Amino acid sequence: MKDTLVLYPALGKGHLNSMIELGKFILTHNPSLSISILILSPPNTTVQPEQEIRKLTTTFGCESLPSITFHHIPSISFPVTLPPYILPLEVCDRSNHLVNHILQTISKTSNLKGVILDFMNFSTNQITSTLDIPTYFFYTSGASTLAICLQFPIIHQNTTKSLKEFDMHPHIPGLPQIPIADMPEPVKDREGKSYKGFLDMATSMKESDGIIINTFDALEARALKALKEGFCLPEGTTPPLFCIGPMISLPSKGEDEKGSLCLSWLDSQPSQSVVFLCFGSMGRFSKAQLNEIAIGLEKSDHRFLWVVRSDVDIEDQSLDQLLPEGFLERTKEKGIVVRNWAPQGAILHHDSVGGFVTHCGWNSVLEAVCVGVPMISWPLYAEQKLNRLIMVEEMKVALKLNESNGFVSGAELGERVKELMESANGIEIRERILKMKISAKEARGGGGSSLVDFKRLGDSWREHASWNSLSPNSPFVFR
Ligand SMILES: O=c1ccn([C@@H]2O[C@H](COP(=O)(O)OP(=O)(O)O[C@H]3O[C@H](CO)[C@@H](O)[C@H](O)[C@H]3O)[C@@H](O)[C@H]2O)c(=O)[nH]1
Repeated sequence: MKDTLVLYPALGKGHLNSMIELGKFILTHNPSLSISILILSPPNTTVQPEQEIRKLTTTFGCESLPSITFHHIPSISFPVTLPPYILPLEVCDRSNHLVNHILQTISKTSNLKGVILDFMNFSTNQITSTLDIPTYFFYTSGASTLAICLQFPIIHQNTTKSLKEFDMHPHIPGLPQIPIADMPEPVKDREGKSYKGFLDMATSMKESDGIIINTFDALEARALKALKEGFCLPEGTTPPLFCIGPMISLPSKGEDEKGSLCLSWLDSQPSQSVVFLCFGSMGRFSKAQLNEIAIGLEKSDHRFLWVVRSDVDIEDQSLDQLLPEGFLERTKEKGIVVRNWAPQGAILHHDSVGGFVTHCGWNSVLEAVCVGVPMISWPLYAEQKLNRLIMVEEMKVALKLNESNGFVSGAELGERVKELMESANGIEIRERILKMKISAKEARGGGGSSLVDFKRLGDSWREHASWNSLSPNSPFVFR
């Protein structure tokens, strides 16, 4: 029977992409292994499993890797619309009985060496620990936010107040001072619906066999030193940590019509002249905000490629209806606007792109770092404000956009674009991120810090006997 690892990404591209890349990377270095990747479907959708698996196989170039198999988990129905930070947790929770069944089926034909859970899928830990399967977590964001997350149960224990009652977060070694306003909403309120879920997430990660982090030593040097040397958590409680990043998808070639349009437009622009604006898989804006972005871009007088995603209630309006009158016509020589989705990886790789306005999703940050494109940070939800803090204050590879109640004026955006593209400060940021680009390459190369951690990770799961042989009397074992 073949040794097998099961990888279980959370719902959403920001979680799926890096986990599949991790699977491919593991297989490249351990060709005798089998990798099974469990794929959640968005709720209330009808997905054809074979079609979905075929699409994933080609998108991620897995045709030549028969040892990677995808297991489709059927979509479940929800009567309600849940906030974006609760939805993935709920979908995972409700799919756990199916995952239990899949794990047992896999174990009938292979030696199950371990399971790697996305941190958002922490509730599956109940199953893997009942079954006594070695369980690792994949933290798809950075080490700095992980340090904050792992501290969460300690802070909870040390006070009866909610974080929202404080101005600043208790200091964490290796991290800058964190204003409570920058903390993710679910952890601020003890009475909040998802507060307990996030506590459980932090506790599960802390007690796991290890946490794999999509970062690399040079990128978050100070935070990682503090975390790895045990200064962030009480003595002896830091779990094994493996920084194996940057784990990002290789740029797709933009083979669809929209992608080709973006890339051929970029081909005709001067080197490093274009500002790219893209806000992850969920970043949406009101019509008023879209108007201000358009005003800001026009004011900046720089070239731009803008991926527009509007609030759900105005999705049916055309770009002409959504943007200021005459904007598309006036800017057609300078800019291009596409709706909803563009091949970000390929765009960032293009030599014409000189700046990136981003929502600070961690994959976007890593993708920009890997190509050395400086950023303007516009966090929208989840841990993105924390990422901004780290990018602006620690790494110093991004400018901060000033906002008022989450709203950014056109004047502010225009000014920041000019600052990034024209000022001495912009040049310094570019130089810093270009150095980081080199460090990213070195981290994954021979002797690099990420490769060293990756080998340690392999040693760690090889130390575990297979789950089947560990639990001969388990009621869950099928032989
Ligand atoms: O038009 C688009 C938009 C996005 N992407 C890709 O989609 C991924 C988006 O990932 P990310 O930048 O991390 O954003 P989110 O999708 O918002 O990611 C979620 O997951 C991340 C990792 O945990 C968190 O850092 C974020 O806060 C959380 O929202 C990236 O690979 C992008 O290249 C595209 O290719 N085209």
